Amino acid sequence: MPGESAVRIGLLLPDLLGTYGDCGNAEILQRRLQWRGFPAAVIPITVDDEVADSLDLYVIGGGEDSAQSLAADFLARQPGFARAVGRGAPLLAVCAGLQVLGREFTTGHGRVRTGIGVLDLVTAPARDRAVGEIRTRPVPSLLTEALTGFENHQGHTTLGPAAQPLGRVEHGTGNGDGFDGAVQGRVVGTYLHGPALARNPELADLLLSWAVGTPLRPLEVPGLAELRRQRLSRPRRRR
Ligand SMILES: NC(=O)CC[C@H](N)C(=O)O
Repeated sequence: MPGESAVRIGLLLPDLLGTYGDCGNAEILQRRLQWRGFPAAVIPITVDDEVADSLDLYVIGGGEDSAQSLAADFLARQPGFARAVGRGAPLLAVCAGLQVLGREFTTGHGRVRTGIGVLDLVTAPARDRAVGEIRTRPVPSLLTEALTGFENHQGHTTLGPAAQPLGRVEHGTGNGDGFDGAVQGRVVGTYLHGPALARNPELADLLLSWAVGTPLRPLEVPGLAELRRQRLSRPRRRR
């Protein structure tokens, strides 16, 4: 049953990382809780703020290389963020967010940066930019339904043994090796913009069930089945 106090969703760095609607992931999480009767609040955490370790889940989005480097600097000096991830708070990271949370990333200008290291992965620029619709089949036992999104990135990502991919790519590029994203504990990374949680409600509810500690009742959202049917049936790509 919904508790008294609001579920608090930390929206990390909306001022730096939030391309292609990624900030909408926080709103989707909030709405899916509220529609089920849970009070829920989105807490934006800008570059001028400190990351509180006490929030129930966190999301971070994608962005350009310069914003990504600033985000890496910011998160590296946030003990609250490290504590939150260390205690197993759910965290969704999209594209640049995924890259920053890895062990290392190389910018498009060839600058090698140390990442936050909560995902066992490294990222380096590929020759061609991946732009367009992406569709994947979930790999871990956590999800069953196909995942859909929009990708726009130069980086290709290689996972280490501690991380498993989120999906196997059916259309698009993802990590660049036939898979997309990474799952390590309750940290989920993906190249899917969209926002990803609007297009993939099963992933939204997985994160929410981790946050509230109980499975959530199914939800009918008008138009969502049609949105998924359209997005999954005809992914279009620019080459
Ligand atoms: N859309 C993004 O977040 C881009 C991430 C990164 N700057 C890259 O191009 O790989």
